[in-house]
Amino acid sequence: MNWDETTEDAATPQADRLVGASADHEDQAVEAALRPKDLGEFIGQERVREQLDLVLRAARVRGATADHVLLSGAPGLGKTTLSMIIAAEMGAPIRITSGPAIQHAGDLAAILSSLQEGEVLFLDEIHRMSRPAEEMLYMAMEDFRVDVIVGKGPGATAIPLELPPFTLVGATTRAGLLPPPLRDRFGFTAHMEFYGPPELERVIHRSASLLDVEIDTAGAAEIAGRARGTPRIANRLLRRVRDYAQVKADGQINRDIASVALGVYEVDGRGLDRLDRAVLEALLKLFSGGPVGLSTLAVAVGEERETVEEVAEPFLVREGLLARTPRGRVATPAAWAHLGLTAPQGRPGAGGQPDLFGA
Ligand SMILES: Nc1ncnc2c1ncn2[C@@H]1O[C@H](COP(=O)(O)OP(=O)(O)OP(=O)(O)O)[C@@H](O)[C@H]1O
Repeated sequence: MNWDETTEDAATPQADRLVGASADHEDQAVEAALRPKDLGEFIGQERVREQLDLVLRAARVRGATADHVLLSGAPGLGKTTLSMIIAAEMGAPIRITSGPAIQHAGDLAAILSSLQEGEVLFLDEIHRMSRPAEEMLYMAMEDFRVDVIVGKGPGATAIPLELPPFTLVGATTRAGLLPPPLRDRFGFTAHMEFYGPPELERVIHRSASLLDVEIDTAGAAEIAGRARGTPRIANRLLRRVRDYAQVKADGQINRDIASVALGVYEVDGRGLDRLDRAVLEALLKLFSGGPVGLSTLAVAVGEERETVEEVAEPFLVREGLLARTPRGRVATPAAWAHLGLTAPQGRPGAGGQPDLFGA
């Protein structure tokens, strides 16, 4: 396997959060050992797995290179893992790079021209590639050919370069940002969903056995419930709970150990961390559940607007704890219940009272 560049963005505000979905340095070091190696080992995402299995089998039967594959979904759901599985199932080598690493068409030409026949090219964050590189990719995907431009201005000439057949696996967290001509050139598109608790429990049991950690069913369920639907977070929480179990107990993980350990790390029963709870608490206690503007809410929790909007809110919205309305942020009845607070009369969540705020 060849790494052209790290695929993770360590500079995101999420990077140092225990429940952040982007990979931190420790994740990068440990993930290689935890990655499922074939489709049979890959947990969950049944529909994607079944469809991909057909695509790959058919290509093998034809003795051909597999169609280009687009994987979309949030960070940490297994896109890199699946790309490696595609290469393994096809018995092909894999090259890994990312959109931000390809700023010039020449960068892409250099990678494409060095691919071997049948190789899998994994392009993470494909939506962040530069325009000229993107246009070069169209031709490469369709005709296995690129035009390399030599010289500048009126004297520039295009030298056609034949490429060996290869499989592009593009990954994106923002499928909607891909221009249709690029999207259309993928033979198979898979959308990866967040994982349910039973699947995350299986991920945790599998990782625990690879890490040689003893964990019982209730302990795995406790961690799964706080892992925000994301295997990467489940694996990270497992490692923190293992640390706690080794230092404070006999190394074995059960429900109590998992619950106390994650309490120490301030990850609550639903997977909210300190920032998430600070936003919710401000919304409920200072603004009676809203509506309140994003800037005001950000000042109240002492954070940047962007941090509240991009780091805390997506999960709170997904969990049905906060709603973004045209009049501002509004807490849902579930938010009051989660923090154990009672909504003032007449607010959503005040039990049997009318919803006067249209949230
Ligand atoms: N279905 C799964 N079964 C078991 N483990 C999984 C599964 N999906 C992901 N994982 C584990 O979660 C971790 C993160 O997965 P991966 O790096 O593939 O995510 P990603 O979607 O590529 O993330 P990013 O978008 O940040 O690159 C890996 O350690 C991997 O082992």
